[in-house]
Amino acid sequence: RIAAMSTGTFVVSQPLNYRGGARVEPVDASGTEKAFEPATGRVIATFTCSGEKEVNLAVQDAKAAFKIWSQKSGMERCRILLEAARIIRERRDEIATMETINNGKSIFEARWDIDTSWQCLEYYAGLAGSMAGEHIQLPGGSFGYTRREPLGVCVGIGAWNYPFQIACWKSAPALACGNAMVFKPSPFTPVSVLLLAEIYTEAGVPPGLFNVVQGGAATGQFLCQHRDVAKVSFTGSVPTGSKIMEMSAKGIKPVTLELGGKSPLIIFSDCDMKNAVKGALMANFLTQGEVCCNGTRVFVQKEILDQFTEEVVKQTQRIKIGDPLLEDTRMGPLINRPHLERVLGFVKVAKEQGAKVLCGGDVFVPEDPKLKDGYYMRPCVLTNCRDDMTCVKEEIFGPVMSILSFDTEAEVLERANDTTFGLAAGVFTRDIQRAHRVVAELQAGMCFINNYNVSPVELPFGGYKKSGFGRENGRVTIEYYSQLKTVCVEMGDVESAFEHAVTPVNNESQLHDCGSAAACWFRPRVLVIQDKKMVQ
Ligand SMILES: NC(=O)c1ccc[n+]([C@@H]2O[C@H](COP(=O)([O-])OP(=O)(O)OC[C@H]3O[C@@H](n4cnc5c(N)ncnc54)[C@H](O)[C@@H]3O)[C@@H](O)[C@H]2O)c1
Ligand SMILES: O=CCc1c[nH]c2ccc(O)cc12
Repeated sequence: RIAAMSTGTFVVSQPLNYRGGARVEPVDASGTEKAFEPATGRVIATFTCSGEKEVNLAVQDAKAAFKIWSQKSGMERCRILLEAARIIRERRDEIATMETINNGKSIFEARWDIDTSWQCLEYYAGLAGSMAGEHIQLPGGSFGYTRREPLGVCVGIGAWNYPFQIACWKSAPALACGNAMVFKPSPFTPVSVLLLAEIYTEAGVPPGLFNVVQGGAATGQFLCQHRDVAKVSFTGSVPTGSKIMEMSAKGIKPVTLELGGKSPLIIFSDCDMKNAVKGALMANFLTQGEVCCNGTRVFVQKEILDQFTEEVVKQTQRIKIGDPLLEDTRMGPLINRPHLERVLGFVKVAKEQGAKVLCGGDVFVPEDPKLKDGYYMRPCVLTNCRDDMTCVKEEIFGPVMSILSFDTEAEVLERANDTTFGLAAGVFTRDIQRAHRVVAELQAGMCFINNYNVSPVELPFGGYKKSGFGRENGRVTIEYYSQLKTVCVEMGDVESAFEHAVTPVNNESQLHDCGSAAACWFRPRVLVIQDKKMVQ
């Protein structure tokens, strides 16, 4: 248990793969990786990336567990998922600490992530017991019914910004529907998902139902190309999403793609200014700005541009940066050095293209000497931005907000939608009609009115356009982790096309209604049937 841990002390000594209900070292390798503590730059784990044999074993174990799990009733699965949710809730601080150490986000925020994780398990536990098909009456007492069945072994591939939560948002609906899962986290954040695997086992899932393989692209490819994998759910970048879709297409596997974004946040002059400023910070600076649905293009109506900008800058400068395990820290380090440099590079290009840096955008060096090799930067607010600038067009995935001004609703809608992404969007206004009119026009899967970046598990989440398809959370996700079987039940005799002579209708008195379900479905409705039994 690591709840009382401080920054700079944690190392991983146990294996990071999980198969058959236990931590294991992989049987083969596709290279090795190091995982870091972003707060200090220390290596906390060196691990082997799984090769094809290890991936095969994980899928095999998942297949075996699927046989047991898929036979359980929804209520039986519900009880086990509820128990897992209870354990996560009980171990919230420990899991949040682990997340903070490996990802860098503040402990304050990590606790929120763990809350939406156990809530997700609770939510799908609730749905597991009520999953049902339909009953459809057919002529002559025949009928049909549908069964909602699991897909089989599902693969989850995660990004590094919400390691534990992503694993929960994928595995909870998958398991609730009766599937098994093999999960591959990002090689940058391999640690916390092992806690989830252990919790599922402790809660009572069959060994092998939830497995973890570690690795990067090569391991991910073995998973996506595996013939026994029925579905892939991916969270990550657009270029990788495109590769995942290509591999899945070859195997005719359904995919869920939760990809990147460059979302607009529209602030109208009639907004509640205090909430709009808070919303803009929520839309840009959670998890050091490393959030896919961030509203990084902040369009502000001209009349309030100066007042809004001044207040946003003031609040941004107050964000406490530093050791992410300290209670009052609100911004930790970015995920790694190359990513920090990439984000700083975006700020440099923004300046070259004419944007003005109002605050931040530079490296931050905390006073505590143990943090000197961490990957910190000051959150940045840019003005004088134009729609054609790199900082406005590309996903930065760091704490960089671009402020743009606008005059009219029609103009801002056009500019907000002028992007290949379509993950999220937000609007702040007191005019309720305008709020709904604007979100109806926004090309984004997740829209917020007078708030931003809240994620209740009851609401479906996912993108339009290049931000992906499929949804996570909400009732609808059940459809992405199950398939529909239709059963047609004949209550009469089989009416065969081959037993009787059939001739086309030439006389109204010879018309007959269908005598059986099959006759209705597979033959023209109106036939003369020359069999005594059928015409009496
Ligand atoms: N829409 C969402 O819900 C959401 C959530 C979080 C992050 N993201 C996006 O993710 C990106 C940042 O995350 P990232 O850097 O981890 O993304 P990434 O695409 O580099 O990697 C994501 C995952 O895919 C794996 N991977 C890489 N190449 C692969 C391949 N060829 N085959 C199979 N797997 C492969 C990685 O190892 C990792 O586990 C950003 O663009 C961000 O917007 C989106
Ligand atoms: O980073 C993007 C939004 C997000 C936050 N938590 C999760 C979990 C799973 C996802 O697919 C996306 C997200």
